[in-house]
Amino acid sequence: MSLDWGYTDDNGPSTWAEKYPLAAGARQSPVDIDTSKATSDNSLVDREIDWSYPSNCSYRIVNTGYGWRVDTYGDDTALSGGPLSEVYKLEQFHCHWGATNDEGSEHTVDGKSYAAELHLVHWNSEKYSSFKEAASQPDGLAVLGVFMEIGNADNAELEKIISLIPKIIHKGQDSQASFDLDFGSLLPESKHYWTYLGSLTTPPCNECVIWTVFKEPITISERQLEVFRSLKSVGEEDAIEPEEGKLVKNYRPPLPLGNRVLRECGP
Ligand SMILES: NS(=O)(=O)c1c(F)c(F)c(-n2cc(CC3CCCCC3)nn2)c(F)c1F
Ligand SMILES: [Zn+2]
Repeated sequence: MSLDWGYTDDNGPSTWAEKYPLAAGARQSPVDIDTSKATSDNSLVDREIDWSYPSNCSYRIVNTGYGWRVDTYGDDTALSGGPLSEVYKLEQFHCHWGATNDEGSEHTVDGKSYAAELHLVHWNSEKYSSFKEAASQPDGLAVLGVFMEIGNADNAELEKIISLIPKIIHKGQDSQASFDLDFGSLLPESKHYWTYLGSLTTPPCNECVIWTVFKEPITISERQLEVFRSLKSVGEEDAIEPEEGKLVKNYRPPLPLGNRVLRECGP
């Protein structure tokens, strides 16, 4: 069964608009962050971005066919401040990566790619009654983007996720994810970031995301990134060769910022 969208030459980002017209919109993500275009905004400094995640809020990890995704109980989570006017709750987090370490992030900075990018996806539970409803609204979702660069040591918190990947190698497989996760270790020490209005970076590409991309990367080891690339985009029942169907890349290249404002908080 062929996927109706993906990251290969015949179903990749350049084809998405055929089946998902929003992908051709003017408020798409990711973008290249041209640091010379970023404007400082005191209102961002006055209302520091703030988050709270109980370490036990994760409950499941699933192979979506496009990567791994950890689903979370949002009730006791909160993201507020910075560019956000309401409190947003954590719905899920996932990652994007490439076939080699010189690509993989979705956002780029002055044309530079990182090896991977972590996304923490939140929805506006003050204004909307569900994630799905929020995903149809211009201020419905808030995604934190965290760049990941190759480091010598394993990332201990990521290792809790990576240790479950062998259980979800094939599309549709899932596993209980009842680990205690210190989200503070998955976010950079510095709260400096860029922010702009954008979209989901995968179909249906809804233009519903207030993006916050941290300036400081976290680190992941080469071995850990290789485990990500061992995931498969096809189900166990799909008869393919062992090396076929590996999810070696799942990032969308940048789209034009156009006339959108890019703001920054912190140097
Ligand atoms: N890369 S990203 O921009 O951070 C990112 C996200 F923020 C997402 F929310 C999703 N997402 C997609 C759906 C299906 C929904 C089904 C109902 C309509 C909205 C989409 N669930 N979560 C997603 F896949 C993704 F890649
Ligand atoms: Zn993402």
